[in-house]
Amino acid sequence: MILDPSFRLALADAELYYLPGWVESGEADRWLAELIERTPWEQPQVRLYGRSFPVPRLVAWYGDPQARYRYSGLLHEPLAWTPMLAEIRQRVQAAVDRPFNGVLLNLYRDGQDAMGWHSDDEAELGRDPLVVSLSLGASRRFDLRPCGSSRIAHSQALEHGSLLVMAGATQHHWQHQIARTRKVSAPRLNLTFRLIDPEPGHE
Ligand SMILES: O=C(O)CCC(=O)C(=O)O
Ligand SMILES: [Fe+2]
Repeated sequence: MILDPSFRLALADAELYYLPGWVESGEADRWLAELIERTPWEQPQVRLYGRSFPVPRLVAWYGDPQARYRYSGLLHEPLAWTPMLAEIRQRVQAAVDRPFNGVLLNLYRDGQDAMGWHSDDEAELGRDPLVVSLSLGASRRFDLRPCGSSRIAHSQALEHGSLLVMAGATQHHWQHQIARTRKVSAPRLNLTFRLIDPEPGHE
């Protein structure tokens, strides 16, 4: 990883970097406003305990044509890169010197929107996935706990214009969540850049 080790979070068996102010705030404001306005947001249903629930946030998946991605139990066909998302992808790729073929957008409309505990460990992401997450808008708390534990071991506020990089064995040993909170009423947009192998297991 080409990132400066001073950005690394000190967690065992994890390779995580937090870069506050990665994009200048005026530009981050423009990205936030345009992406909220122009994205064809969806709210997929997930099945839990035999019942169907809408996910508590809005989502969109963009990528190269072959980058189909299964999340929340559904296979998603990618939307075509917009000029703005293509530019953001270039900048994110340059920051970590690695390619990505898709980006998942999550819009947390306010503090009642959230994402439950999970690891980014889908087969399509490969063995030690590199996931780069750009946060825009309201700051939200990103919690981490070791797999198999119910205790939060670390929390990081993800601020407007920041980048969080998850690399190496992180997804094998840790889960993360964005918890509901009454303290936040403004929207937050998160973009996670990923490299999808559409046929995992076919080397
Ligand atoms: O919103 C975030 O910061 C986390 C998003 C996330 O964990 C995911 O998309 O897998
Ligand atoms: Fe995740």
